[in-house]
Amino acid sequence: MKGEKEMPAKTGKQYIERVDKAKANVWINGEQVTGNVSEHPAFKGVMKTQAALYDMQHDRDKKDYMTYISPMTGNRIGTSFMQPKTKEDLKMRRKMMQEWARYNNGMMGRSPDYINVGMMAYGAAAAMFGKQDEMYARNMENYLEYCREQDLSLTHTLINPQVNRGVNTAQLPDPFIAARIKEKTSEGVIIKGARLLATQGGITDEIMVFPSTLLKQSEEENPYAYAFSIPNNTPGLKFICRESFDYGKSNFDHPLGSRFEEMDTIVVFDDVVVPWDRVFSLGDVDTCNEAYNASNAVVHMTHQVVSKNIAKTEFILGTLQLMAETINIGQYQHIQEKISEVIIGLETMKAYVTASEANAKMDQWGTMTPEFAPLNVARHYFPKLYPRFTEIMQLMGASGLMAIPNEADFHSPIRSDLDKYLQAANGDAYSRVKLYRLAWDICISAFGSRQTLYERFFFGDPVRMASALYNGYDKQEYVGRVKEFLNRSEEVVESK
Ligand SMILES: Cc1cc2nc3c(=O)[nH]c(=O)nc-3n(C[C@H](O)[C@H](O)[C@H](O)COP(=O)(O)OP(=O)(O)OC[C@H]3O[C@@H](n4cnc5c(N)ncnc54)[C@H](O)[C@@H]3O)c2cc1C
Repeated sequence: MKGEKEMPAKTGKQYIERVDKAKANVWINGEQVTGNVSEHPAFKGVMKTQAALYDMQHDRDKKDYMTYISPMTGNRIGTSFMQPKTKEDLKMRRKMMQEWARYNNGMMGRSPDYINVGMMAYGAAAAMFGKQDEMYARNMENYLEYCREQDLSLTHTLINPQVNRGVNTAQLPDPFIAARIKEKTSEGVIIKGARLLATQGGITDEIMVFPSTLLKQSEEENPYAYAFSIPNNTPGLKFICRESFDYGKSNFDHPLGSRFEEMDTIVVFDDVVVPWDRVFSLGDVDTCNEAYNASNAVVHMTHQVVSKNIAKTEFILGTLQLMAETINIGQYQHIQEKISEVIIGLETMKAYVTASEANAKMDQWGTMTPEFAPLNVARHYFPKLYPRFTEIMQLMGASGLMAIPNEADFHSPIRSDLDKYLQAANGDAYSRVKLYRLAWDICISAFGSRQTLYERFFFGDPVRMASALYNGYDKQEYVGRVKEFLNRSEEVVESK
């Protein structure tokens, strides 16, 4: 890593060339991807979009906030790696994140900024990784520099295979189902087993493998307790893709899937050697359990998520309003009420982000950190809002969501039928179908359904997250007030 040629923020072309050159071991539809991954029908669309995001870093009108000056080299590098020092820095970072989010309409949950801001926080808090061995803290610090200065793109995987959630990972039929430490050698740590679910697996440079759920200490050390990052083309590492929801159709036919299908992958570690300089924690249950919260990575990642979800909600609102105008249903009260639910959601999300930035404080690692409480509430609230948004779209779209011939139909002899029967109060048949195909891709297609599932689960199991919120929230002040009130009423009774 050290000694790598320094470079400014990368371009889209560099993103694609790097991923293609790496030739990671990616499997889809029973076949290994052997050619350039960026030319494979399953990944072509999303990689083109991701390249466009990177190109924005070089847009003359945007580069002042899309990039900042590297503290190491003086190069202009990606703002999502910036360690915020002031509230203004936080606002600038949000502006950058929302520029990307508006381009993909919030449909790419794993645009690179999501992990970048987390990596920034881990790097800033590197010292906490050095409790067992100073080397781990150094590794973390060096790795952040490497990611930042090389503008690395990262996927990540946190979850163990869903085999039997009623027992501990170590009690599964085979100890190597969930990826675990197999051996330590002079070269590094050997990892064997699998992890879920790396979104964008195979179309990034590297993979971050961190703990997520709470680990228990066992005997001397827990073989499932580790944190490391490695290149996607590390020998023995394999990405197994689900079926792609980009069907290779046109942007008209599949407006979202053809552009933003990020892909989710199962990650297999077949005796993967993780070099020592890439290990950030090993067998250290305490550090693994506290890394996400104590580094404040969770706060910065939530700042990205809520900023992204504002852009997503704006897009949903715009789509619903256009649907209402197109077939002239905006005058009905229940339509107004439904759209107002989305407006309330949007303004609520904006308020959460504003509050988090206004109340930001310097943390112990020297990072200006948004207030977590409003962001934390936002990350619990949006998984409830988003499925409702898609339900509203279905309720407003009705048969229009199925009367959606494709582009080929519009270029066929039946065009005159389509023009006549699919015209709208405000718009011709072609533009009306284009809009309703978009609505279908938001609220019905496989791509759209996955978006809903994503919003429900990507931050973790909502049930256990709610328990954590409940258990961590100081409620006693309010209990005390109620008790005080109850006592007050007793005094009134006594005085009668
Ligand atoms: C579209 C999508 C993309 C994702 N991308 C990524 C990614 O890029 N990287 C990554 O690491 N992860 C990713 N995830 C995984 C995500 O973090 C998990 O889905 C989430 O943490 C829940 O874990 P699980 O899926 O294993 O569900 P499980 O833990 O298996 O839960 C299944 C069901 O059982 C219940 N349950 C299980 N155990 C308990 C318990 N102890 N107490 C109460 N209820 C329980 C849950 O409430 C749930 O209803 C992604 C998920 C989705 C859906």
